[in-house]
Amino acid sequence: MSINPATVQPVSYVGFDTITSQIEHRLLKKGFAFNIMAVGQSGLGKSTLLNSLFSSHLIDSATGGEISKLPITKTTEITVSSHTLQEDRVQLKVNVIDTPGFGDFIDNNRAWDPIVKYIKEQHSLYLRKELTTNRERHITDSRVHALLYFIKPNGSGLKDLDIEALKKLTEIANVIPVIAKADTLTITERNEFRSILQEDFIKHDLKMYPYDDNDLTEEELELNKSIRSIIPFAVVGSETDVELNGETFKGRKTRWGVLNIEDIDQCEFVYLREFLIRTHLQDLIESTSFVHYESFRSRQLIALKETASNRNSVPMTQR
Ligand SMILES: Nc1nc2c(ncn2[C@@H]2O[C@H](COP(=O)(O)OP(=O)(O)OP(=O)(O)O)[C@@H](O)[C@H]2O)c(=O)[nH]1
Repeated sequence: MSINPATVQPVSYVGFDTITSQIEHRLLKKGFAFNIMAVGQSGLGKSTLLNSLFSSHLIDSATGGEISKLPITKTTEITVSSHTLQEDRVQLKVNVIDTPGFGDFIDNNRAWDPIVKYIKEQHSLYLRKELTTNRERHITDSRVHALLYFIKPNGSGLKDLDIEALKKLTEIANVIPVIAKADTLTITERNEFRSILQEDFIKHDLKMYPYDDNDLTEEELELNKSIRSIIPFAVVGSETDVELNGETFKGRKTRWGVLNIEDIDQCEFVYLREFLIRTHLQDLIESTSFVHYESFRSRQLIALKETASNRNSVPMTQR
């Protein structure tokens, strides 16, 4: 008599329903790491925003409980600083990668090269570790999971330098564009500028994160759609405490009064943080492999097509 494995029921309790708690235990022990990079012209507030994004949640893992501050310096080289966030039993190590500003040089041609090189190197390093025969049990992941691209709030659209840089960066990373220093624009100006930028992304075929996959549920697709409608996020960064009506918050004094960066009616800072950490953190990490694979695959396809067309252009007699 043949046995159909699909219908076999365990005769007594085996305990595989504990697998989820086993996985949870292992993940909690290992901890989570998230690597975020900021790219854009010098002085657009990259360091300030990265500091503001996590500052209220950072703990210094060595001393436990102290706020860890990142030094604000003019970015001249790629710098990585690590910080630990703790919520409940979960520890998240956030590695913040600050990059040289664009547009500071007389010749900005290929200003993105060191950044592209860095992203590719981290990816190769990870792959090499994963493929090695003496594979470590836990591989340190230094790949860039999210790349925040800062756009100057000029109201007129992407500059040539942005277009060229974004073409390269969207091929190899999960790029999330932001309108920098949004407090310099009115709410109407921000929305108009966002529409111009969204048209530019389509016109230049720039694929921003989040991407829609076949395996996403209706709900996830809806969420991505609503996020895409507010991308690029209009953000304001600040590390300065401002006091207003007895309340203290991270804010900025603007032409229109005092702005609280955490107030969703005043800027989209909170939306960006929620999106990065609360709804898309795991997807960003998983998509990092995918985006590289896609880029590799499209390069392979181009190479194959070129080889095929070269072959076709050789006269039959010479083949
Ligand atoms: N109005 C306004 N000013 C900002 C904002 N964010 C930062 N700044 C100010 O802009 C200046 C430059 O900020 P940084 O964070 O050093 O800019 P950066 O892009 O990291 O600059 P580099 O390190 O040179 O690439 C500082 O004086 C900040 O206080 C913002 O959202 N709005």
